[in-house]
Amino acid sequence: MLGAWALRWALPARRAPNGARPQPARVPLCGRRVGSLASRSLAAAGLQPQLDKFGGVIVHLAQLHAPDSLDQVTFQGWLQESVKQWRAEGRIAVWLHVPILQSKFIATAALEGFTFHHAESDSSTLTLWLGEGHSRLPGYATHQLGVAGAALDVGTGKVLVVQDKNKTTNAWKFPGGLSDPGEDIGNTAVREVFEETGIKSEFKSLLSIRQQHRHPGAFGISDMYIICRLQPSSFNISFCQQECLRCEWMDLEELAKTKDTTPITSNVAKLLLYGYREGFDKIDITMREFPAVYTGLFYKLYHRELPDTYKNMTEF
Ligand SMILES: [Mg+2]
Repeated sequence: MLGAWALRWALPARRAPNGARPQPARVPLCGRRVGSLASRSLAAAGLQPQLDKFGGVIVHLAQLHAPDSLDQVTFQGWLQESVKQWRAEGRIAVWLHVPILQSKFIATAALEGFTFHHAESDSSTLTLWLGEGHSRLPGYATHQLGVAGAALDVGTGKVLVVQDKNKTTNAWKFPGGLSDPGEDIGNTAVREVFEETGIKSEFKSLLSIRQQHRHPGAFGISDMYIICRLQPSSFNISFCQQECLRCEWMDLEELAKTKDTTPITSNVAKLLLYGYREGFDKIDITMREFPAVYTGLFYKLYHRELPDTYKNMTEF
């Protein structure tokens, strides 16, 4: 139940100096009448700010039962009063999640000092640093990830290459593209090669990583471009007419020597040729899967091959 001038918030109190479990705080919201009314109406409308483990406050406007009936003046009163209170409590930051249809509140929050942290297709996240000095909040994504597949037919020594329809110079390159969210590197390579050329393949290893800052194709952030070695399992090309101008099985030595290619493709072709001739163990960065600590998830670890005597040297 809401008291006349006090609200029960979902915010737990900070852990006491003696280490006692934090209790949900009863936070008196005294002050100007308009602010208190605003706070009461926002809590009654479903808003339940939470604390994160760093002492930041998380607000999800999606919790509002009827966001259209909330006006910007009421929201501004609530935000001003709440920020004042969170500062007094020593909270370090506020994370404000705004569904796209409630974007009218973004301008209101900006007037109180909030800035964009990131946006997804249907929501944006704003932050306000309340701690001392410069913000220590982590930024959002710094890179996009592109993955290409060098599919080498070891029986013939030919490798699958394309010329990109949308690029100005028609240089040979390995088929590839941007990784989907949550997609493994090897799966991106296999998927992109299939989508662009119709060739089925299996992931074998990583060959190289290129990091490029201020990449024009990455909206000005950095671009990480990984080339994988793939083992093809089909050979009849049926290439994507939207993306590719040409697609061929090209002799690997010819690709390593030609000028009609990009510097990355040329260098990786030489590396692949070296592995083809001398053994792929000389060039492969292979993958192992491990359970992640705490989370119940798994991760992939990519590194050069390690002899079993080294792999198994941990004493249990
Ligand atoms: Mg592509």
